[in-house]
Amino acid sequence: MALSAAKLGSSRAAPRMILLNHATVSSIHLKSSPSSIYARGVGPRYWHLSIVCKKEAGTPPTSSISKAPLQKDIENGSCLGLSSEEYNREACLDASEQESTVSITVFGASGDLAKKKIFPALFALYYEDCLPKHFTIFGYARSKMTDAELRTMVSKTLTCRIDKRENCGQKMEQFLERCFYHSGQYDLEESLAELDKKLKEQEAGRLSNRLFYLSIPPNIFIDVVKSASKSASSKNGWTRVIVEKPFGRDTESSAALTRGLKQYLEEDQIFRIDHYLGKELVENLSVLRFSNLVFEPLWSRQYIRNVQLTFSEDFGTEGRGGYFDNYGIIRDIMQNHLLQIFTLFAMETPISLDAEDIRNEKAKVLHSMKPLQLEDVVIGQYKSHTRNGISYPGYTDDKTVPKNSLTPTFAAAALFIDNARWDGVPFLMKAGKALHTKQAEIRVQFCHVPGNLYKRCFGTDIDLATNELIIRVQPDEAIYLKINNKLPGLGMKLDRSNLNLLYSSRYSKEIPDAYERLLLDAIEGERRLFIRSDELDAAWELFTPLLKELEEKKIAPELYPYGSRGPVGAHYLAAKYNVRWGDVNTSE
Ligand SMILES: NC(=O)C1=CN([C@@H]2O[C@H](COP(=O)(O)OP(=O)(O)OC[C@H]3O[C@@H](n4cnc5c(N)ncnc54)[C@H](OP(=O)(O)O)[C@@H]3O)[C@@H](O)[C@H]2O)C=CC1
Ligand SMILES: O=C1O[C@H](COP(=O)(O)O)[C@@H](O)[C@H](O)[C@H]1O
Repeated sequence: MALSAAKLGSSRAAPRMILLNHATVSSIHLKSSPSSIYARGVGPRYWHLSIVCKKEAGTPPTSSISKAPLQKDIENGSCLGLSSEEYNREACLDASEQESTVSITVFGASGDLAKKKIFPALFALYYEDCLPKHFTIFGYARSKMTDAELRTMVSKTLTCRIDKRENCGQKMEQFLERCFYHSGQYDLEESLAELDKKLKEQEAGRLSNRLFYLSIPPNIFIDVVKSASKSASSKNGWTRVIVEKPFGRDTESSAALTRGLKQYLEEDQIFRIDHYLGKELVENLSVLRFSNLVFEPLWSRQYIRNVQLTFSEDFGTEGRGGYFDNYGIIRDIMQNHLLQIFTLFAMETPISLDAEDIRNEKAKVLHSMKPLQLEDVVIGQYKSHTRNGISYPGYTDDKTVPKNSLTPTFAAAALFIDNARWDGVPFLMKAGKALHTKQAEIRVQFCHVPGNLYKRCFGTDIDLATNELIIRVQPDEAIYLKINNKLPGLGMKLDRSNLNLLYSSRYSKEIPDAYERLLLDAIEGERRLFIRSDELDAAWELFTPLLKELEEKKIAPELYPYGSRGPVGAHYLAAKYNVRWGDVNTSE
C-alpha cells in the first residue's frame, strides 16, 4: 500500500511509505462499521484499525492501533503514511492510547461567507453529533478580535433546526466553547506559527488532523497555503485545504492557481468546493437515475429532446458588485454550478460510487463537449425598474461597478455533447440575477410519443403533451414528472398532471445546508463532491474561448428590467433548437 503522506504534513520532501505485507504484518483487524456516506447518523462514526506487526528491525511496533474518521483517512495519511522511524516516534508508538483530533481553521473568519455559511454549518454538524469527539475551530483573519468577540459574532449567526430545538441553546454554548480566534497576517509564517502553537495546545498531544478553509479572496490563497504549509500543517495526521471559488477567471489563471497550490499541496489535499454539489437534490440526481429502472433507460438522445438547467435570483449583485464585475454570471454560475450539475446529469454510469470513478466520468463529459459558439449564447444585464412605486437599481447603479460595464448578469447558452448518448440533444443553460424569481432546477423534456393514439385530444401543440421531468433544486425541493392523464368522466379529455414528490410533504426532516454536507465530507476525506483539477481545467477550456470572444468583441449585453424574466434573446436562442423554456410558467 503506497500512501501519500501529505506534502503539507511533512517537514521532509522524501516520499513516506511503509510497506505492509506478510513479512511485516501478522494480522489486521478492522472493527466497527464506518459512517459510510450513505449511513450518516445511524451508527458509529469511527473505524478502528488494528495492525499487529511482526517484531523485526525497522518495522512498526508489534501492535499498533489507529483510529480515524474513515478508512480513507487511514489510507491517506495518519500514522500509516509515515516511515517506520516516524511511525514509532510520532504517531503510533502507543497508538492504542492515542486519539485523533480535528482542527478546523477558517481563514477569513471575519468575512461574509464565514458568518453566513461556514460557522452555521459547523454548528449544525456539531448539533447532529457529526463532528469528531475532539475538535477545535479556529477563526483566523487580520481583524483584531478576542475569542470572546469571535464567539459573540458567531453566536449571532447560529440557528437551530426547525425540527430539532431540544437543548439547542446548551449545544450552542458547548459549540462556542470549542471556537477560538487568532488574528494574523495571511502571508506571514510567524503568524501561522503562532496559530500552530495554539492548535497544538488544543490538540493536547493527540494525533492531529487539520482542515484549513480558505474563505478569503483568491489573490491571497497561495500566500496562506505557503505559510500554512511551512508553519501550521499537521506533523502526524492529515492536512486538507478547502478552496472557495473563484478558481481563476480563465484557463490560464486557473492553471496558475492550481500550479501555485500544488507547490505546497498534493491534489488529494485540495478540496475545491462547489456548494451546488452539496445541495440535496443535486446529490440525489445520481440516485434518481441509477437506482430507478424507469429513468436510466430513457436517459439518452433516443428519448430526451432537450435538457434545461436554470438558475435565477430575484435580487441583484447587492454588496458584491466589486467582485462580480470582474467575473460576470458565466464565471459566477455557469462555468461551475450549472456545469457541475450538467456533468452529473450527462455522465455515463460510473464503475462505483468512489470519488475517482465519478469524477472520471464527469471529466469525460467535459472532454466530449462541442466548442461553445458565440451565436449559441445570449447575455444580458439588468437595468433599473420601478414597480408598485418601488424603484430597483440597475447593475451599473452600484457604486462599485463601472458605469460602462459590459459584465453580464444574465446568460443563456446552448451546449452540445459530442458522444453517442447525447449527440444532437441541446442542453440549455440559463442563469441570471435580478430576475422575477429565485429558483434553480433541471428540466428534462422528453420526445413526443410516436404515432400518439391520443394526438387529437391535445390540440395542435404537441409540445404540451410531452413528458417532462423536473428536479427542483431550490426552493421547495421537489421532483415531479408531468404526465398525460384522462380527466375522470364519461368523455375522453386529457389533462396534464404532475406526479409530485414535494420534499416538504414527503419528508419531515429539515434539509441540511450544502455547506454542512461538504464540510463533513472534507473532514471525512470524501472527495466525491469536490472538483478535481482536470475537471476544472476542462470546464475552463469550454468557457474560456467564449469569454475571451465576448470581452474582445465587447459584446453589449441586452438590458432587461430588474425583476423581469430576462432578455427575450434567450427565447430566440431556445427557438433556434425547437425548444421552449419550461420555466416560463412558474406554476409548471
Ligand atoms: N460570500 C459569498 O456568498 C460567497 C463567497 N465565495 C468566496 O468565498 C471567499 C470568501 O468570501 P467572502 O467572505 O464573501 O469574502 P470577504 O470579501 O468578506 O473576505 C473575507 C475576509 O478576507 C479578508 N480580506 C478581504 N479582502 C482582503 C484583501 N484584499 N487582502 C487580505 N484579506 C482580505 C477580510 O478579513 P480581514 O480583513 O479581517 O483579514 C475578510 O473579512 C471568496 O473567495 C469568495 O469569492 C464563494 C461563494 C459565495
Ligand atoms: O456561488 C454563488 O452562489 C450564490 C447562490 O447560491 P445559493 O446557494 O444561494 O443558490 C450566488 O448568489 C453567488 O453570486 C455565487 O457566487
